[in-house]
Formats: sequence, structure tokens, C-alpha cells
Amino acid sequence: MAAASKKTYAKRIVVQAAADAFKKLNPAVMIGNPVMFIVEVGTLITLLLAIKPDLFVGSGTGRGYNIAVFVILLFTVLFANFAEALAEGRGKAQADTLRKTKSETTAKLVHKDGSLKQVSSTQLRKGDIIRVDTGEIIPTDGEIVEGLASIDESAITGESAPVIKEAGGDFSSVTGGTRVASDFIVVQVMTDPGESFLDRMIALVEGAKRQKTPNEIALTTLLAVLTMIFLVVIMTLVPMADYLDVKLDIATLIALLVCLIPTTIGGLLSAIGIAGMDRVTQYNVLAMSGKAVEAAGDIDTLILDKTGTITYGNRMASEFMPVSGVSLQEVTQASLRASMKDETPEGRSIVELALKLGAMPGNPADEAAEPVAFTAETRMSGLDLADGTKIRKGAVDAMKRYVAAQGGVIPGNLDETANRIAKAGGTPLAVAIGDRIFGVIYLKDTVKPGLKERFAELRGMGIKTIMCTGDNPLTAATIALEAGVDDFIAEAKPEDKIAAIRKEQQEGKLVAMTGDGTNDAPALAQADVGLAMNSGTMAAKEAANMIDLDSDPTKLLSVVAIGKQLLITRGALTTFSIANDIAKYFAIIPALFILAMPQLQSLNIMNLASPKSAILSALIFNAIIIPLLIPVAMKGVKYRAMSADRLLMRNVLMFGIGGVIVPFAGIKIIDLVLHGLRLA
Ligand SMILES: Nc1ncnc2c1ncn2[C@@H]1O[C@H](COP(=O)(O)OP(=O)(O)OP(=O)(O)O)[C@@H](O)[C@H]1O
Ligand SMILES: [K+]
Ligand SMILES: [Mg+2]
Repeated sequence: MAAASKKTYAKRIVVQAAADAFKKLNPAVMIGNPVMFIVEVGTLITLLLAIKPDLFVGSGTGRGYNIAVFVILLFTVLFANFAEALAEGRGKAQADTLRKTKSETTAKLVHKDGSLKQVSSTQLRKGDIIRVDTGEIIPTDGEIVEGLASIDESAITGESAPVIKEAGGDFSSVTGGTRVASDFIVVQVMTDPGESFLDRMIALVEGAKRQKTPNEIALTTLLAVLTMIFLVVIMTLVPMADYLDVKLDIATLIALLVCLIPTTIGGLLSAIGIAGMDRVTQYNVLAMSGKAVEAAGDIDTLILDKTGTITYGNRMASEFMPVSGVSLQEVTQASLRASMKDETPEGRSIVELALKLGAMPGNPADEAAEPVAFTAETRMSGLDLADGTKIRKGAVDAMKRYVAAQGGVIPGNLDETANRIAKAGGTPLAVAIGDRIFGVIYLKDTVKPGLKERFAELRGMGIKTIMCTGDNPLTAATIALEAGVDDFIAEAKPEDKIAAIRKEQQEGKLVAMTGDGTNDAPALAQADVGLAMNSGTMAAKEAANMIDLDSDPTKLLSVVAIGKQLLITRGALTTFSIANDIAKYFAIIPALFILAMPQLQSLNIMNLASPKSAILSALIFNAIIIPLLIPVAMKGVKYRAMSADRLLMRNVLMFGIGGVIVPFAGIKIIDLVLHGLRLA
């Protein structure tokens, strides 16, 4: 964005937030924030007193003073509302942009007989089959059932490089609002109108369904209890003051109450949460709940799947290796037959390579055979021929068990051949016809760059990384070393991934999981933080509570930092707010009672001009500290990787002691100004 347009964009958000601050005065909205609700009630009472100073018995002070208290209180509430509206602003603006993407499009519905019919995108339902050609916008979310195309996803990810999507495997889901950049695809619709990814994304960035996190609710309750306690404290002041012959009018009592209740954190609490969620969005991660972001701040263990998460996931056949007694030609032919009807990208890459190397397609018995699809459970795929012959390929351990169960012999150099591939970080697939193993297929994949450094950073934060893969132990070990994870689990089936997560959780740890496959979905749901790759399957994205639009597994690092920052910011501003309130108590009380009780002189270190000036100065300070702290609430307290204890010490010192000193200085300055201007 150009600097000028960025400026007008920021200005628009500020203007909108200012207007929203007034809209939020609605008591039905304010009640959700008990501290500020009490301030609003006080504002209304002082408004009545400003109009009719003798409304209540004992409200004898002048109208000018009542008006002053009313105006300051009104600004206190408005400042708090403004903070929240400002935090919501960027998300609202982003939602508007996304809505433009969502404009109605036409879709080509494919009938059973193969004919096409033009319909509106709003008429599409789950299960419909549609065709999308080059240059067309994909009308809704779905799974590619036929074809391969490059897709421009920039409308959603902001990333302009097109991505390849294809039927079968972990890269088959497409998102409504993205565009087919080349070729064509046939897509099965996966969502009904109003439930699409884009719909959910708009609702998310807009904060339409924002729910308070359990932590936030607990803190809100604590602040409400503190408010009640101070209400009682103030009420008990009245008979004491009476006894000392000090006149405390209603406006002063309200002002005193507002000074003492935790308005600073009460006014900024929701802005802190919203801004945290917004910061996650700035990193191109969609968080489904604030709870997930907070949990990310406390993560102990990160579990990642290998293919598509740590590696790029475009596993391609690169070589066929026969075992002893078999020719290269024979293993190539067997591999082709085993993959003829395998619709996964791996399967198709095997067919392609085998044909290139001269294998012969078109065996009629194979054409008529039953396909046996790959599953993460069996870790095999192949064909069942009409004459009873079974052709299979799959993970070497699974294939060895399969062949042994039929009484077949395991070739002497099978392990050696497979291990050579595994040591290079590749995935070996053994191929068998009946009970005879012909050789091994070498599937190559590449580790994404820069992972080692990022995982080291995670280690620095005390987070353990575990790679969990369906692949064999040797391949897993090689990739684990190359990527720099702390530990790995190999030959893992989907239930093993869940078991790994449960085991960590039972030790009291908070677990994050990143994955992309349908087989990762249950684990993503089980984890405290489930981060799905946007490149992955619909099932994974639905099970997860966060989606990384850039499909970068190390993005979790940024989310962890934001989560920690969110927790620290909330803690720091709570400390600051309560320290402030205590300081204000010692600033105001001596000033109020000094005439009646000269013994208080030793406490009257502030030496404020008058009781009225003390009250007004404290109240003004109380109001303006809210907007002054908006930048801290929005940007967050800077997080540095250091031990939790040291961090806590540092923040208690900074925000606790700072929270006591700042109001003394601030109130004194305001008092001097008010006095200098002869306002009080
Ligand atoms: N099309 C296929 N046909 C036969 N076997 C396959 C096929 N694709 C993969 N396999 C084998 O099954 C194993 C598990 O596959 P999958 O990729 O689903 O595992 P995973 O649990 O998602 O692990 P990861 O994605 O971390 O590698 C692979 O390591 C491979 O040995
Ligand atoms: K206060
Ligand atoms: Mg996988």
C-alpha cells in the first residue's frame, strides 16, 4: 500500500472508531463490561446533577464542578469505547475488502449425463459437481475430483504466485473466490451457501462472532468483584466523613469511586484481545478463536506431520530399483501396474515415470481390475485382478507383513535397497505382484528451507518439536535431522498421532499440531492448537482452530509469540491499572481530609492545591491514561525470549512500580495546570 493511501486508510479507521465510540454507549452493550458500565451509570447521575445540582440531599456543590465531573466521566467511557472500536477497525476494513471478492458469480453445473448448465453461485449445494475453466473464479469451496490446475489464491492469501491443485491426495481442496489460472478442473462442492471458507473468514476478521476467552471472562469477573469492593469502601466513607464534618457530595463520591475501580484495564481489556487476534491475521493466519491464540502463548510441544508440512509434499517418483533376481524393466512394469488406478499425486507420478522409461500400458486384465485405493491405515494401494492376482505397492514394512502373511519370501537385498532411499530422505515404496516383491520405488521430496533456524528458536522458547510421520524410521530420521526437530515418531497411523498428542497432554502439557492431510484431521482437533496448512485438505482445515494461509509450519512461531505477547500485555496492564488505583487512593484521601485531620499531613506528600483540585486532577489522569495506553494495548508489550520467571519479575517491576509512580507525577502536573489556570 502506498504511504498516502495508508494514511487515509488509517484516518478512515480512526474516524469510524470515534463514531463507534458513541454507538457503544448503549447500556445494553456496556453491561458486558461491568467496570465501564459502573462508570456510565456514574456519568448519567452526574449529568442529572449538572442539570439540577440539588437533586439529592447533600449534593450541594456548584453546577460548574458537577459539569466538570460529568464531562470527564463521559470522556472516560468514550475513550474505553474508542479503544475497542479502534482495535476492531482493521478487521472491519479487511472484511469489507473480502466481501468485494465474494460477489455473486456464475457456475457451470455438471449434470449426470455430462451436460453443463449455467447457474448462479448462490444455487450451489453440497455434493453438486461443477466445472471451472481457465480465468474463471471458483464459485465456492470444494474438492477437485478431476483435473489439475494452477490456482491464483491471491484474493485470499495475498500471495500472487499460483499454486498447483489436483485431484486425490493432500492438495485437492479449492477455495471459493480464488481463480483458475490455467487448465480446468471438475470440483465437487463441499459447502452450502453462507458456510464457505470466505464467509467464515469475513466473520472472523470482522469479529462478528467474537467470544470472550475463559481467561478474559475470569479477569472480567475479578475486575467486577474489585469494583464491588470499592463501592462498599466508598459507601463506608460517607459516615466517616460525616463524623469528621467533611462534606462529601455525590459527584465527589462518584469521582472517587471511578478513580479507585480498575478503569484502565477495564477500558482496554477487550482491545487487547481483539488486537491480538488482528495481529495473528496480519501474519496471514486465521484463528477461529481467541482461546486458540492464548493457548498458543503457553504451548509446550509442537507436533508436525512430515509430508506437506516439513517437506513441500510434492512427492514424485524419481527411480525404480529392482531387488536381486529382478530386472529394471520388470520392476518398472510392476510399478506401472500397481499405480494404474492410483489417483494420488504419488501414483500419477509413478505412472508418468514408468511410461517415460518404456513400460507398456494397456494390459486388458489390468484395465478391468478393481482398484484398491491408498489409505493411511493400510499404507498400500494397488489392483485386484479378476483372476485373483493382487498387485500392491506401499510402505516397506506394511508390504513385508503383507507378503509374509501370504507365505512369500522377502528378497535378501530389499532392506538394503529401501534403506539407501530412506537415508537420502526419500520415501521407498515396495512393489509386489501376488507374494513376490519386485523392487522399490523412490519417491523424492524436499525439505522446506529455513526450518532448522526456526525450530531452534522454538527450542529457545522451551518448545519441543516432534515430527510424526507415516513414513519409515530411517526416512523419518533423515528428514528429522535435516529439518532440526527434537524428536520423531515414524510409521504412525492417524490414531498414533492422536495418541502422541494425548500422551503429552496427560503430562499436563499444551500441545500444538500442524498438518495438512485428511489423516491429520483427528489429531488437529485433539490438539490445543491445531494449525492447518491452507494447501491441505478441507477436512484438516475444518478440524483445525487455525489456518495458515501461507502453508508455512514455522508460522506457529509467530503465533506463539503473539499469544505470549497477548498474555503478557494483559498481565502488565492489569498490574499497571491496579497499582495506579492504589496510588490514586493515597493521592486523594489525604487531600480530602487534611483540613479535618491535620495528622494526615505526613501522608499528604502530594500537597495538592485543594480537595476539589485533587479529585478533578485524579479523575482527568484516570481518563487520559486510557488513550495514552491504547498503543500499548494494540501493539502489545514487547516479548523477549527469556524464562517465564525473569519475564514476570521484569514486568512486575516495570508495570507495578511504574504504575505507582506515574499517577503521582501525572496528578501533580494536572493539579499545577488546573491551579495555574485558576480552574480549581
Ligand atoms: N499412493 C500410495 N500408494 C501406496 N503407498 C503410499 C502411497 N502414498 C503414500 N504411501 C505410503 O504410506 C505412508 C503413509 O502415507 P501418508 O503420506 O499418508 O502418511 P502421513 O501419516 O501423512 O505422514 P507424512 O505426511 O508425515 O509423511 C507413506 O510414507 C508411504 O510409505
Ligand atoms: K480507576
Ligand atoms: Mg500427510
